[in-house]
Amino acid sequence: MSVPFLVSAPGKVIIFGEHSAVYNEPAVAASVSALRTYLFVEPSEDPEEIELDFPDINFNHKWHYNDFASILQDAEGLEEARLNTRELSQKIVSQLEVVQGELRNTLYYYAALCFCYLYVCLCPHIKGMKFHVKSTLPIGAGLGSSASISVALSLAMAHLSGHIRADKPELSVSEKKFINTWSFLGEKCIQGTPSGIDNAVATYGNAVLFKREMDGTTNFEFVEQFPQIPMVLTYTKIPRSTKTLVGNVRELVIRQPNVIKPVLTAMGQLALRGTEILDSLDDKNYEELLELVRVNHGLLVALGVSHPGLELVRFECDTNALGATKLTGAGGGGCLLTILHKTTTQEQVQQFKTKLESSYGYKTFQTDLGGIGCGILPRDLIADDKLENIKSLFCQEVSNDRIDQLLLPGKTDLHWIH
Ligand SMILES: Nc1ncnc2c1ncn2[C@@H]1O[C@H](COP(=O)(O)OP(=O)(O)O)[C@@H](O)[C@H]1O
Ligand SMILES: C[C@@](O)(CCOP(=O)(O)O)CC(=O)O
Ligand SMILES: [Mg+2]
Repeated sequence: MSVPFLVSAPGKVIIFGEHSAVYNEPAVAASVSALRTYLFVEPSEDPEEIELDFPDINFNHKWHYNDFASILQDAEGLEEARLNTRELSQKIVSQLEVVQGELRNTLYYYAALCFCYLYVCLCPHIKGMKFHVKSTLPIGAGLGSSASISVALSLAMAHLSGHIRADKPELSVSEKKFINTWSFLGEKCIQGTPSGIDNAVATYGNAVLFKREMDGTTNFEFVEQFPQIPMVLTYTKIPRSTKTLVGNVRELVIRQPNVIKPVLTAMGQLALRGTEILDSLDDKNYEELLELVRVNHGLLVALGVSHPGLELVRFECDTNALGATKLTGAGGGGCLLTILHKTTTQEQVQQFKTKLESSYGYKTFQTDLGGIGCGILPRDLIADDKLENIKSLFCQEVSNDRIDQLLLPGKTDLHWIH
C-alpha cells in the first residue's frame, strides 16, 4: 500500500421502512451515487501523529501515536473486539473515552469515536497519516452521511492495514463484506443502534431490500429491476440527529408497546409490498406506489419523527396534487422525497421546486437512484499530474461542483475500483 490514496462512498435514500428497520422489519433503500463522501489519506507532517481533518463539521484533531499506547498494548482486548463484530467492544469504547477526554460533550465526539474505534481495530500500526474527509452530501439530513463516512473510513483503514490491496479491477465479495461489517460498527459509534441498511447501501450501492434478524445478523437482496422514478428530493436544512430520533422512538415503543409495535409491523409490510411494486413497476401499479409512500409518511408521523417544516413540503405537494411525499431517513428535519404522478408536468415540478426554494429556503435535488457503492483509487491509479489537483480539493474550500468535476465516479476518467 502506498499513499496518498482516495476512497469514496455514496449516500442513500430510504424508500420505505426507516425506523421500523431498526426493529427487524424489512426496508428498502437505494444509493444516491452522485452524492458521496470522499476521503483522501496522505502522510502527516509529524510521523508520530494521526490527524483527522473533517471540515464539513469544522473539526480537525491530532493525536500522538502514544495516546493510543495502552489500547494497542491490550492485544487480547483488541482481538476480542475484532472477533465480535456485531457489537462494539465496551472495553475499547471506555478506553477511547480516556483518549478522547477533551472532546467529551462536543458535537464531534461521535465522529471522532467512529474514527478512533475503526483505527485501533483495523490499522493500529499505522502512524504519520492524515485523513481528510469531504462530502457532497448534506450532513445530518437523512441521506446517510454517517454510514457513508463509516464506509469510507473502513475501506481506507482496511487498505492501510493491507487487508484490501486494491490491485484488481474490482473489490471482491469478501472485501465488500469486510467493509460492510466494520462500517456497521462505525455507524454504531455515531448513531447507537443502527439497523445496518445505510452502511449496506453505501458499501454495495444499487437498491436493496434489507432485513435485520433477531440475532443481529443482516440479510439483504438487491432489487434487480429498480426503476428510475420521477421524484424530487427536498432538503429542509432543519438540523437533527439520527441518534436522538432513534432514541425517542425507542422510548415510545417502551411506553406504548401495544400501540406502536403494530405500526412498525405495518411499515415492514408496506416495505415488502413496495418492493414488489418497484420490481415490476408499470402504469397499473404506479399509483399504488404513491399510496404506500403516503401511508408510510403517516406512520412515521405516528412515531413522532416528522416536523412542521417537513409537513410544509407535504402541504405544497398535496395542495397541487403533484404526487406523494414522505420524509426519508430519521426525520425530525432533513430530507423528504416526493414521488410524482405520471401526469405531473415539468412546469408543475419547476413551480413546486421554486416555491420550496424561494418561500422556505429549502434545497431541491432531482437525482437518479441506484448506482455504484464504495470505491478506492489507490496511489498507482492516480496519475502524477492529477494528484496535485486532487490534493488541492482537500486543502481549501471548494464547491461540490468542483469535487464532482474532478472525482465523481463514472463522470471523470479516474479508474475507481469498486
Ligand atoms: N463529512 C463528514 N465529516 C465528519 N463527520 C461526518 C460527516 N458525515 C457524517 N458525519 C458524522 O455523522 C453525523 C450525522 O449522522 P446522522 O445524524 O446519522 O445523519 P445522516 O446520516 O442522515 O447524515 C455527524 O454529526 C457526524 O458525526
Ligand atoms: C432511522 C433509520 O432507519 C435510518 C437513519 O438514516 P439517517 O441517519 O437519517 O440517514 C435508522 C437505521 O435504520 O439505522
Ligand atoms: Mg445516519
